Amino acid sequence: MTATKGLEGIVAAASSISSIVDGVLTYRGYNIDDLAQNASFEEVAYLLWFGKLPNDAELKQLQQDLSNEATIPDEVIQQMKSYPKDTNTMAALRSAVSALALYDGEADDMSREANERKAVRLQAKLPTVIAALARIREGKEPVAPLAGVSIAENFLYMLRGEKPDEVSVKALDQALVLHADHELNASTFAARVTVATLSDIYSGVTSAIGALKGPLHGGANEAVMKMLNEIGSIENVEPYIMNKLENRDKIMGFGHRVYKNGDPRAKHLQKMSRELGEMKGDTQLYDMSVKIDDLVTSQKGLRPNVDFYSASVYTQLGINHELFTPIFAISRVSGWTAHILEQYENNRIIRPRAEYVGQTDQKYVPVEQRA
Ligand SMILES: CC(=O)SCCNC(=O)CCNC(=O)[C@H](O)C(C)(C)COP(=O)(O)OP(=O)(O)OC[C@H]1O[C@@H](n2cnc3c(N)ncnc32)[C@H](O)[C@@H]1OP(=O)(O)O
Ligand SMILES: O=C([O-])CC(=O)C(=O)O
Repeated sequence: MTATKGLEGIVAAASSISSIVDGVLTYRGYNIDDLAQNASFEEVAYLLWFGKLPNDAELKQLQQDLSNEATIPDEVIQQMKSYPKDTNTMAALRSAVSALALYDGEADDMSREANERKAVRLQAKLPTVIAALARIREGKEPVAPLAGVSIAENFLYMLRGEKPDEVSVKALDQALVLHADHELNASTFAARVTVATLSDIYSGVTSAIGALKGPLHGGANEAVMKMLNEIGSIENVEPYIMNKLENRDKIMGFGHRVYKNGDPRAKHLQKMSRELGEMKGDTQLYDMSVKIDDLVTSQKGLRPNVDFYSASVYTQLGINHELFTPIFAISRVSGWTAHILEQYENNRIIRPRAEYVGQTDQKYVPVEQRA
């Protein structure tokens, strides 16, 4: 038995949710470029869960269900108020989502119907939890969700406490579409491993949030913003990046296990970043990002992934960097729960083997005789 480091190239599940073939990403057979241009995030979530785009009545029903489920129990709000104010937002989200399970009477109902309802419930509640965490951190009261508006609009409304402009809503909605699913990425794999023991959907999503938090995965978008802040100006880009490359440091937001010729989502986020900058009359963040992109691509042959331009997009939407990875989770919970439903449908416990590389033939020595 020989281990494959990082499971590179190992096919660990059969799935009909999303595919990456020759650098082309599809959700249920629809090219991501098509969906990013035309679909709302709610349509995409329905597509991931139920395998088809919703008709008008199905979409309206989903929007209604999401609105009905968007409030969170007061007990969870009280708990969130007791978290340390300087805690990592993904750590707080992980705790709050775990707490939501305690107040869901269906948490351990393993029927398909109950799990579909819980997928919608988790999707509806995550934006409310994250907006509440952000406001509590700022010493403000959480804002209750609005009925009858999209997830993107509701999230920005709950965050800012006022109706957001259409441009911001459209940009966030498109970013949510682009992040919704991505085959067997680390957090989705974590979710599938967890529920393959026949544990519940909340346990699966909590595991996934833990995996997404890391800077090699979803946490990279936050790390990109820290890097942009450290660089500070267009003049500093070249010395900063060249120094990092010489020291063989990682440049966050670049490289990908599966895409070697570029992430198909990055171009949409790059365009969004440019357009938001032009609209605000300040393209400094975009210009710095493009310069980093040109340097890393030419010097190292690494291309930007989904996390790179999303950092400047979210900042230009007035969102603080500590919410970037939680926003990724608002979108990806649709994919996680679709994969969880799929795992339950055709389940077998996920239990690979390890190649043992430790010592052998050890003999027990009593503690008083050990050096
Ligand atoms: C939503 C997402 O999760 S997208 C990914 C978000 N993560 C990041 O942006 C973090 C930065 N990127 C990385 O750490 C990696 O590229 C990962 C984690 C995304 C992929 O990791 P792997 O598949 O193991 O990387 P891979 O084997 O292709 O790396 C090949 C070489 O490129 C180097 N490399 C990969 N990414 C980077 C980077 N961002 N900066 C500098 N060097 C890099 C590796 O160190 C390795 O060098 P070596 O052969 O000298 O050891
Ligand atoms: O697929 C991966 O390894 C990481 C990624 O891009 C994602 O989860 O969107």
